[in-house]
Amino acid sequence: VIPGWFSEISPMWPGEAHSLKIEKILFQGKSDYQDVMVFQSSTYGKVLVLDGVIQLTERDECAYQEMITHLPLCSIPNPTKVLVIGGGDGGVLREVARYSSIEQIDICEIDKMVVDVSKQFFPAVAVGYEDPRVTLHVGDGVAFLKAVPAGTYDAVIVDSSDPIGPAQELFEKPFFQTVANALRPGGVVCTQAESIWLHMHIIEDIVANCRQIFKGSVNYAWTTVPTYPSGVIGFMLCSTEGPAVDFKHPVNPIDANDSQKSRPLKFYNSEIHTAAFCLPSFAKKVIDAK
Ligand SMILES: NCCCCCc1nc2ccccc2[nH]1
Repeated sequence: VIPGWFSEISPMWPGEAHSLKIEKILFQGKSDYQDVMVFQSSTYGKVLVLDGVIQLTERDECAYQEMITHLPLCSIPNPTKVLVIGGGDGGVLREVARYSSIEQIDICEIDKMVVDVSKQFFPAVAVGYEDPRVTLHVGDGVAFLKAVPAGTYDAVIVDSSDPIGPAQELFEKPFFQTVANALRPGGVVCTQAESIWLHMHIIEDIVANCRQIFKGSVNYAWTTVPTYPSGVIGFMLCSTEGPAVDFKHPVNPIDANDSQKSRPLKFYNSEIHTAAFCLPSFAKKVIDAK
């Protein structure tokens, strides 16, 4: 441990730890589910940490929030009903709210402290909660999805933390089945899907489960987020049987109907959308395996 520095040490990435210089610790608490900390870093703005794992920083959160939201929503013509599982910081809500075609945005976050801390310390992220189309449900995403009528949503976005902790069951097969049931035919899901450098085995299992459950398209995309372990993070993009979805070629350009022209996108664009699905050979071998 280096005084004045935060190091992200975890058994999920043994032998390595990204570190950020701490200017000031702004919040430390313990919710019913996890330790919650916020600190002012020297070079990445404010940082949200759950159980010692970096969840977002002000400097690079745009990459993750924009990609996890626009990869699925630009792949279907007219999203109207969207569900976010996790994502209590509100960043995905901010991005989902850009689509004027959307009428209903539900979010199910298990930890109320994450919501409250985000509103207090990350107002530019939690701004997503201000959209009148948003309804917050505090509770377990699995139970929420089981109670949802079949075929309700055009899109589900699973903005989870990592498999160790409260999000563990969001990486398991039964959860993907409940997501599929809640989606309309040709509906899409996008999940936080770890790092190809660190978690190829987890990704292999997730892809195998998704291939069995989602009979439309199943693709893996990835992007750069400097403050996530190994500097990259991926996404599973799946669609249910029904109207075909080609994730690699967006049909619904975000800029066409962006309701937030005053806050332009910092990261996502249609070229980086297509590029996100290009994988190194060691990952293609596992993910594209027929
Ligand atoms: N080790 C990579 C972690 C990725 C975390 C993504 C993320 N960031 C979040 C912030 C608040 C609530 C849920 C979240 N999920």
